[in-house]
Amino acid sequence: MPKQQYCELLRTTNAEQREVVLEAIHRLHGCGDELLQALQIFFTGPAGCGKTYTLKALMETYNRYTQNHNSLNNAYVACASTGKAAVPLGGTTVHSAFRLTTSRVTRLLSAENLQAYRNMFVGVRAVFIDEISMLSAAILGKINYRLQQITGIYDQVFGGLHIILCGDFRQLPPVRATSCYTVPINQLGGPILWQSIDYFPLVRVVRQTDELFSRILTKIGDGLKLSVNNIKFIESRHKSESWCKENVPDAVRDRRIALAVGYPYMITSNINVGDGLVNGAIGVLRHIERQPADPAEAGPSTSTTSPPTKDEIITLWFEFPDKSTGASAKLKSRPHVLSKPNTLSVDWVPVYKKVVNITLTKTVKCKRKQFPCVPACAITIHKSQGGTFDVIVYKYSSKQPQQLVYVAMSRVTSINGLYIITEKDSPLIFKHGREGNDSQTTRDIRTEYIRLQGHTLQTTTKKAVKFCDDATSAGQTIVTNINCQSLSAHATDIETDTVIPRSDYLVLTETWMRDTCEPHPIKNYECISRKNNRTKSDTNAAGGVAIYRRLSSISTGKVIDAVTDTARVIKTCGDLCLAEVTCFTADTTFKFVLGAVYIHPGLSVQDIGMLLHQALLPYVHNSQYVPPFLQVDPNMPILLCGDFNQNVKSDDKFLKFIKDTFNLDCVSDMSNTIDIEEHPIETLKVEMDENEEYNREASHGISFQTQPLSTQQVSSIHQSLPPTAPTHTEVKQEPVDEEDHDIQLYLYLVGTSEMTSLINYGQPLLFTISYVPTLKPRQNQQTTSTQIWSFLQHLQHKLEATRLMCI
Ligand SMILES: Nc1ncnc2c1ncn2[C@@H]1O[C@H](COP(=O)(O)OP(=O)(O)OP(=O)(O)O)[C@@H](O)[C@H]1O
Repeated sequence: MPKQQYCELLRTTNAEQREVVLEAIHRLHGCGDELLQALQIFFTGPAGCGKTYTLKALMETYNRYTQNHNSLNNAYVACASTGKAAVPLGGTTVHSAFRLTTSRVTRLLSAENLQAYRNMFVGVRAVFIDEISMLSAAILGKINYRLQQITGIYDQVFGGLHIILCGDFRQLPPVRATSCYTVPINQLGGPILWQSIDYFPLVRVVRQTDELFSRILTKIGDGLKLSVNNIKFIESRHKSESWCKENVPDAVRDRRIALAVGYPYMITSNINVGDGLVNGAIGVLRHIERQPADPAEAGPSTSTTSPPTKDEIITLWFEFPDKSTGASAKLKSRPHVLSKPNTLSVDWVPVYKKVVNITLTKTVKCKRKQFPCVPACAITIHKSQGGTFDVIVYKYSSKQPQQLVYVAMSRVTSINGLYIITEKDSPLIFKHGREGNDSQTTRDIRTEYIRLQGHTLQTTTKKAVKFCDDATSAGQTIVTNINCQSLSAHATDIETDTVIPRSDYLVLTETWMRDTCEPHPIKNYECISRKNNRTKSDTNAAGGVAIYRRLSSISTGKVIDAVTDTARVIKTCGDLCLAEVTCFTADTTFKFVLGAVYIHPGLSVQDIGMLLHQALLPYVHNSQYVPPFLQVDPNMPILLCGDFNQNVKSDDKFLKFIKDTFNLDCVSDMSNTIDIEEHPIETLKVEMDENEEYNREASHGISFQTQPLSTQQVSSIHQSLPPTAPTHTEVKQEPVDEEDHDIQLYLYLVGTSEMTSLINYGQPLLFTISYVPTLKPRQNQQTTSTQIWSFLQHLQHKLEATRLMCI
């Protein structure tokens, strides 16, 4: 899938669908403990909430985040309990994927097969199984065993692979077997395998936009009684069979097994699962190909008027709505099709007779040769599971199991497309809704869902949301640092993210936003500072930094003009902008300098030093170099965020320099980050010409461009520059005893493991939320500014950490 299509797909997902995709990204590319944990989830939700839709997004995510997506091999194995359910995923049945037989005993794979599997599984990180409700506990156990055998990891369930099980237990159960959440009969180990899996529910139904209808359907699925009005609503869809034949003829089954061109037929066996020719696939019959009967076969003629022998039907040609169905069969038959240009079409798929051996008794065996298809003006409810239809004529019977009723009715996209018929047109009495269903199976399903709720997957998104909400209610200021690689391309991603809009400040790098244009709007934010040293003559605007403030933030932020302007002197290094942020606590204010930095790749520490030095000059303790027109505050806390393009993992020269010169501590946890080189991933870069309109010079409106420095100011700065980077000036502070003050400083740092966002496709690093400290007063005691400062000094003395840098 091209990257732009992938981005569009993710953008169409709703918040909860996206949450699970982001969680997979965290597990693959975050850092910290999650990285080591395989994502093993039961991913569920009511019919039509987009489970299969999200699976497809997840599958592509595994490809993109584990290997170069152009590779021929997928990073996942996709399968489903039935061939029909496997088709939308482009997968196969679990039986064929893992060579499972119906035997109770799971046989070991032969050495040859095992080796073949191991070769196939090179690069496979995840296994997807759809329509899990139709999978038995025994089969799940066999899959577990197979995966352990293939990976050779026996002490972890599913061989330690990521496993995404998807389905809804309110839908159809496995045929003549126990559901996978129940204890398998005759098996040791009990439900441990199933219960080790985390639960991730989707709750929003997408298939039906009518909320009332989808609520009623979920109640039916849960076996709950419906209200009188709800029952009336469903029963109002009753129609007579003759009415349906006349008004929706395509949805009424014609039981005659006749072949008629132009009518739909359903394939009744898995001819080729990989090719989409599966039990349940429906296509329109386009041509019946006959072979003239061989007169020799008719035997000697007994009379001159003997009837002619019948032509034999050799091939049925179908057209499937999905052009990929039967793609390889079409390819194979192409020479034959081209030889009959006026009769056959390359869009049609040939279906041949299939021979089935049937053993009737020990001594009687027979062979049946027939086309594996039946008229498909209607399909069984079992075959409809997983499908979405605009119109449904459903024959209701009060004796049908509740899961069957639920699956049948939940296929349709709107109540207006649902027509319910009854045996002999008897009045519709919707028994399932009137009485509910309190069978043992329904009770077991309800109990299982309650148990599962206690095992809900704690996603990084949930943790980050809680973290932000707690921080906000405690009056803390949240700063999020994002490497956005074109703000115009990703502003919507920022706006629609669950976590990012909770930040007070967005520190953006690689905005690709020229200074000559108006700042790109971000909903609910204002741009308070920005810089891009690229000039009009530069071919692209790569780089660029900006600081945005949430309009509802209780803090204030203003650009530090003079410093931002001094940074312009070193144009070739990168970009830097600063803002002075003032946070208001209950009874005092707290100021700090917030900086956004982007350094071009391949620069030396000296080059970067020049840029930073000029920008941060007023805040350096060694004030002898500070020109008189700049106000000096060597104690001002600084939070510098950005993309420094320095490999700090392999060389600490840069960190040492930044610490010695500016007393800045690096707070990002680099220990678990992944080198992009090791995991080649194409970053989501939107070509600059796509932003042409945005990048063109703005002719009117607000300009945040700062006033250029006067020549005098520039020369003053030049004169003030030290010949070499100044050495670290020791800060002499009196140690302050923490006990004396009892003030807690809340400093939260959330690294890449805590968040990833859409804007971060393929760019797992450099994504940090940093939380600026605020002070919590001791109970019944007012916090004074003296205390705050003495505490900060104490902290600086102790941790030397009031100046922070996030990279
Ligand atoms: N985020 C989305 N944006 C647009 N369409 C969506 C979205 N999510 C789901 N859909 C559409 O809603 C319909 C139902 O989706 P899907 O088949 O994935 O649901 P499901 O939960 O797997 O259903 P079932 O339980 O019946 O198998 C499909 O037509 C799908 O394309």
